[in-house]
Amino acid sequence: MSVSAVSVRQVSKTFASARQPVHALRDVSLDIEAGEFFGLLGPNGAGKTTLISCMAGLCRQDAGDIRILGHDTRSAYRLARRALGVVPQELVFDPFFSVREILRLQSGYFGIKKNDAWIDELLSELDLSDKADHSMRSLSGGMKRRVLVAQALVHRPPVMILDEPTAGVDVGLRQGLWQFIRRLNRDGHTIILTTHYLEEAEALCGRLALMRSGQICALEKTETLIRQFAKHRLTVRLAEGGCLPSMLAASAEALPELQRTWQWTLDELAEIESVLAALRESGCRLEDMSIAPPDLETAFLKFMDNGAGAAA
Ligand SMILES: Nc1ncnc2c1ncn2[C@@H]1O[C@H](COP(=O)(O)OP(=O)(O)OP(=O)(O)O)[C@@H](O)[C@H]1O
Repeated sequence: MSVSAVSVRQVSKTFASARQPVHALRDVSLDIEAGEFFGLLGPNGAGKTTLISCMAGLCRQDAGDIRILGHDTRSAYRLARRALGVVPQELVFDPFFSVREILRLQSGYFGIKKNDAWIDELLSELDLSDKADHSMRSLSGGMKRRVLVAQALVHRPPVMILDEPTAGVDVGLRQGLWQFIRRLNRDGHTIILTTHYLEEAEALCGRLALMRSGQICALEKTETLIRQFAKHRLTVRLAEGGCLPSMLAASAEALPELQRTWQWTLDELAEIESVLAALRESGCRLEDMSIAPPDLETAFLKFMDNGAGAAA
């Protein structure tokens, strides 16, 4: 039987706090297979970073076990840590080192001495070659984030964890970063991603875990989750002076931020015809119309709203 890239078994973590204890993880179990592009999603405070920190050995769980490629994160910490590259959410650096010095130091941390060829390749892939000798404090936030990615990869780990890697990165760089991460995944790396950009998760992740209140409340293939909780939506904007016929009012939702605009959630695509026919018969003229396919953002909001699989 093949070994999971990450295996989490009945992991719990509670933080002490002045008011009452915070149950950040409650009996979480999860297997991520080698080669997966896996997404960990959930609202603020759901427990994603705590779970990732426990995987990386940065935070000690109170109960349960975590294995990275079969290595226990407590009894075989070094082997488990070596198998992992972690891109943390927060930008923490020594501002006085140059980019290259930071990457050499990180290589040294893993006992790797002559690593410059790989460091140069990483710098080039992450479009940082011309910044190699610049001090960290002179870099923009987006550049610093790319250095974090390089830092996570200096020891060529087979499993990579990215905790909101694109926060504060501009669109062009974000695309470049994803191209690179996708290639790593195609080359066999396991990628675990947390992000609040759901369109990124939809485009990249084959499977998703949705977390809430310290528990996993859904664990599905991305397409299954979308199919289960989201539908096609028809949006129409009526021409000036237009008013929605009463026969359509019950099925339509007004979009308050847009004038004269209504939306229908469709069980069947064929329902479009009846909506348009009703509008035509009432003499309504359309100014605009669009059909949006089911997407992860809608599915996620529906799932969280529904209390489906309520974790609490
Ligand atoms: N060191 C800590 N001390 C006390 N409470 C903590 C600590 N770290 C996290 N928590 C609490 O644990 C819960 C889970 O936090 P965590 O950072 O794991 O959530 P998250 O899903 O990563 O959120 P976000 O999307 O905002 O990053 C939150 O209630 C948080 O306040």
